[in-house]
Amino acid sequence: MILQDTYEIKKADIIPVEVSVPGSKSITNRALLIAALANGKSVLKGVLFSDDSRHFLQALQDLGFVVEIDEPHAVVSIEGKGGRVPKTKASVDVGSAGTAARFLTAYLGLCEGEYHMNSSEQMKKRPMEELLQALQDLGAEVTYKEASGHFPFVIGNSGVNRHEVTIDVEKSSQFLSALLISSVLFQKEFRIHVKGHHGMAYVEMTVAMMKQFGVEVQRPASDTFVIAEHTAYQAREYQIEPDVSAASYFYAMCPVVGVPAKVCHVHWESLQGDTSFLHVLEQMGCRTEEEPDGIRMYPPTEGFLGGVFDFSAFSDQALTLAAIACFASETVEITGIGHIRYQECDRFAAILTNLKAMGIACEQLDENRIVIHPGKPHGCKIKTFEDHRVAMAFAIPGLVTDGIVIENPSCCRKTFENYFEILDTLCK
Ligand SMILES: O=C(O)C1=C[C@@H](OP(=O)(O)O)[C@@H](O)[C@H](O)C1
Ligand SMILES: C=C(OP(=O)(O)O)C(=O)O
Repeated sequence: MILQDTYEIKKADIIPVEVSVPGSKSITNRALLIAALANGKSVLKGVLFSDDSRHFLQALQDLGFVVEIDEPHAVVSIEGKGGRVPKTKASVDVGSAGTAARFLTAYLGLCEGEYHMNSSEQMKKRPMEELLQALQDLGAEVTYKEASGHFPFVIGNSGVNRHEVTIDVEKSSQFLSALLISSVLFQKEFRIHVKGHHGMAYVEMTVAMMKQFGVEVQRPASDTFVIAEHTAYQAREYQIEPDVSAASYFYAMCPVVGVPAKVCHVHWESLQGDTSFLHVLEQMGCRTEEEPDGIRMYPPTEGFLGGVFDFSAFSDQALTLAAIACFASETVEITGIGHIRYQECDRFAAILTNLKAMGIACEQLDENRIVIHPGKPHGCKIKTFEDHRVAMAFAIPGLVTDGIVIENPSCCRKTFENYFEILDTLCK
């Protein structure tokens, strides 16, 4: 991992990009919890090792689960306990991982015991209240140690008293995914009502993975999720897909540098909604070909086009498109991204700050929309606000622009520890 305080991006070598990326963060952290909730031993392959998944793994061990880790082969085996937490009193540190924060809180908030939930300073600022309220409605007791509605807190449940709950997903779909994953803990049929608007791609991933481990979710209405009584996850061997969010940075290089880009083992048939970002690049003029071992993207032949793009279902890539949008020949409008203010940083503000620092004209149109005008960026220091995606996305214009310097590049350890080392191999 690049550990220096700042990192100046080198110009790209004009050669085709072909890289491999680590396993999906979202699939890894779902699979870890589902395996712990299953009965018996699951073997997970293609596991991501990064800050987010390391915190998840450590948390499971701190809760008393037996976990065997083979990092060189990206394999993790877990002895699932059928929903039981081995320890009834434990401390857990979720770091900055939204998935660990939400998924483990829902699990422990439905279990009898006393669980001390800690996090990074960054995670203390992120939304938790909607999930904690739903868990309290289901009988959880929560004691806040600092600010109400935020990490750190103590949680446990001395008796789930209801089998129906409403969850507000406006700020994060992870609240709903968290309740769904742990819904197997209910002895009776469990019904979740959803309020608020949010892209549902990650919820679809949750439902699909629950099915892969043997649990069906019924959806009698678009805002209702039902899990039948006496459902249980089956332990299994499970292959995790490469991280399409991580792959997107390399595909974004294709129209900017003007070279083909392939990320190994990324396919259209995927659990990850971020594949939609590749379709956005296609709409902007790129062309893709699916090969047996991954998707290859070719740069536009008739100009890199602008347009209006709804990113509500794959909003982690809003930063990626924002960082490369100035290279398009027309304006680019990104919509459906109001909730990205509540992520690792206020991503809306991070986009505007860094584009302006590069000399690119951009405006916030309303609380959900941003517009970026064509322009030639100049060198500047990119403020990363301890957000891995700001660092990774804003490195891309540096491949064709002198003097783009990324502040605190090691923040990419959250999901992609060796991003800058891989980027280096593509530079002169
Ligand atoms: O469920 C998940 O794995 C994720 C859901 C999304 O968060 P929100 O639901 O908070 O938008 C996404 O931004 C995050 O990187 C991963
Ligand atoms: C928002 C993100 O992460 P999380 O919510 O899982 O911390 C992300 O990886 O872009």
